[in-house]
This record gives sequence, structure tokens and C-alpha cells, in this order.
Amino acid sequence: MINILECKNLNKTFGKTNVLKDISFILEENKIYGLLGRNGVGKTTLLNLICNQVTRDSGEIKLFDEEIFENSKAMENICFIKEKDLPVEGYKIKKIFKIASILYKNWDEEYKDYLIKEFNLDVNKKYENLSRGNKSIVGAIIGLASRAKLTIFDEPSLGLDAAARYKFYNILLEDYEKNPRTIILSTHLIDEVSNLFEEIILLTEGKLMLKEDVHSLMEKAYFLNGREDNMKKVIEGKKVIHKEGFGATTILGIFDSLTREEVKMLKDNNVEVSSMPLQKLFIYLTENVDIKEGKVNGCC
Ligand SMILES: Nc1ncnc2c1ncn2[C@@H]1O[C@H](COP(=O)(O)OP(=O)(O)OP(=O)(O)O)[C@@H](O)[C@H]1O
Repeated sequence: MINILECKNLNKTFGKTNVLKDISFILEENKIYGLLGRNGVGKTTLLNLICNQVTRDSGEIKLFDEEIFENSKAMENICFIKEKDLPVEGYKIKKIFKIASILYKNWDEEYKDYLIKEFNLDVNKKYENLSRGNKSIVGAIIGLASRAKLTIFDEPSLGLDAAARYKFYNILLEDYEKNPRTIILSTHLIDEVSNLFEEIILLTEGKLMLKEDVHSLMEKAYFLNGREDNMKKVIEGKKVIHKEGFGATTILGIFDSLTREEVKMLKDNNVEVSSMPLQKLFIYLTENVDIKEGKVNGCC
């Protein structure tokens, strides 16, 4: 695997608030990453730093081993589609695409035309007169047609209805398979897109909480449902990230690996074991920053 991006000890402060604290990670070429975390945790700030749109206080950012600071050549390989409106007042959509075609060196004009038809977009309209959903579609088309080696979508589906979101994610996946590149998706609609992510980058309180392969995460995220006494022996020393009770029955969320023997022991004791959806896993992980082995928020 080739590394495309390396962030080392990134720090960013706004006023007295230390938004990003010593963030370090490496992204590989041709992978789809999900950037997740609660509101205000610093996701957009991190993306802005990566794209040189906000200056960092300290740390290094290298794209293909080259520092990106004041490096316009490196920036030709990054396309960042923000959740905010594009700063293009008075511009027709066709002019915006024209500008994008000049900015991104791998721009695919034919593919852009195909996407315009697919999304039924009127390119003669002015950007500010579009609905929120159609503004997102303009961003989605730029991100897709840029074919940039590092393409970043920050909340790409803002305002899109369910059908348009489904279409966008399908097209993204289809095009990624034909034209692999590195994609970072920051979104709140985790369950809708969890099948797209190959790795997750999770921020909590401005720190990197985890960066891990989705499959390995899913292999250690379980719900146990049964009598608490019947689970006690197995969960001892394991990370419990959620607990709810219904009469004599308890549901525990476990974030730890279970051996086959442990699963058998649980089942023999009438404890149901089921996998935890990614959305739930991230809700619990980000709610319970202070996860203790065998305990969460004073439970168990
Ligand atoms: N230009 C700025 N000046 C001052 N504070 C800022 C600025 N940009 C971001 N912040 C603050 O930094 C923190 C992180 O903001 P950021 O937008 O990066 O979070 P986020 O994780 O992307 O949130 P959301 O999921 O709500 O979009 C917030 O407290 C925000 O108010």
C-alpha cells in the first residue's frame, strides 16, 4: 500500500479553544475513509487544515511525501467539497463547472456531462437560486468529476432527499471501483454509508480516538441480551459501552472481541449475541469517552 497523506502532530487553536490536539495519522492510496465524530469536535477544521484552507498552529501535513503548505502543485491533487455554499455568487452552474475543470488536473468533462443528466441539473441556473439539495448536487458532481487523488466530501448529502442520497452513494461507489482514489467522507448519516467506508477515523474532544478498519471494528461490536448474571463471567475485563435494562433482561453493548468459546458460553446461558450496527457503535463510543473495562457510566 502506498501512503497518500501523512498528518503528524497537528494542533489547532481558535482563541482559547484547543480544537485539534496532537492529531497524527496516515491515509493510504485508494481507500474510502469515514471521518466521524460529534458536532463541533473538529472534523471540518481537520479537513480545512489538510486542504490548506486554515493554518495549523503546529504539525506536518504531507501529500505524497511533500509538505502541502504553499504547495499549489500538491493542491491540484486534492478536491474538497464543503458543506457550506460555494463562494460563487452570480455564477451560473455551467461557469462553476468550467472553473472546476481548470482547477483539477484529472477533471473528466464527459463524466461531468453524464452526471448532470443523471441528476437532472439545470446548468443555466445561478447557484444562489438552487435548492439546498441541488447545491449539494453541484458539489457532488465537482467532487466526482474532479477524479482528484484525494477527494474530500464534508456532509455531501446535506438537503438531498433519500432517493438522491442513494443515487449519489451508488454512483460514488461505482466510479470508485472503476477509478480508485482516496476519498474522505465526513457525514452524520453513518448507517446509510457504512457499506462505503473501508476505514473509520473517529475524533472525540479534538483527539484521534481511533482509526481502524471497519471489518475489524465490526468484529468486536456486539449486543448481549439476557440476564445480567448470565453474562458476568464473560464480560469481566471487557469494554462495555452501553447498558439498558428491561425488567429481568439486560442489553449490554460490548466493544471487545469475543472468542468462540465465550459466544458458546453466553448462548448456553440463554444470552443472545448479535452484531451492533455501526451507527450505534459510534453513538456509544462518542457518548462514553470514559470507557472503562467492564464498566460504562457506572454500569455493571
Ligand atoms: N474560524 C473559526 N473561528 C473560531 N472558532 C472556530 C472556527 N472554525 C471552527 N471553530 C470552532 O472549532 C470547533 C470545531 O468546529 P468544526 O466545524 O471543525 O467541527 P465539526 O466536527 O466539523 O462540527 P459539525 O459536525 O457540527 O460540522 C467548534 O467549536 C467551532 O466553533
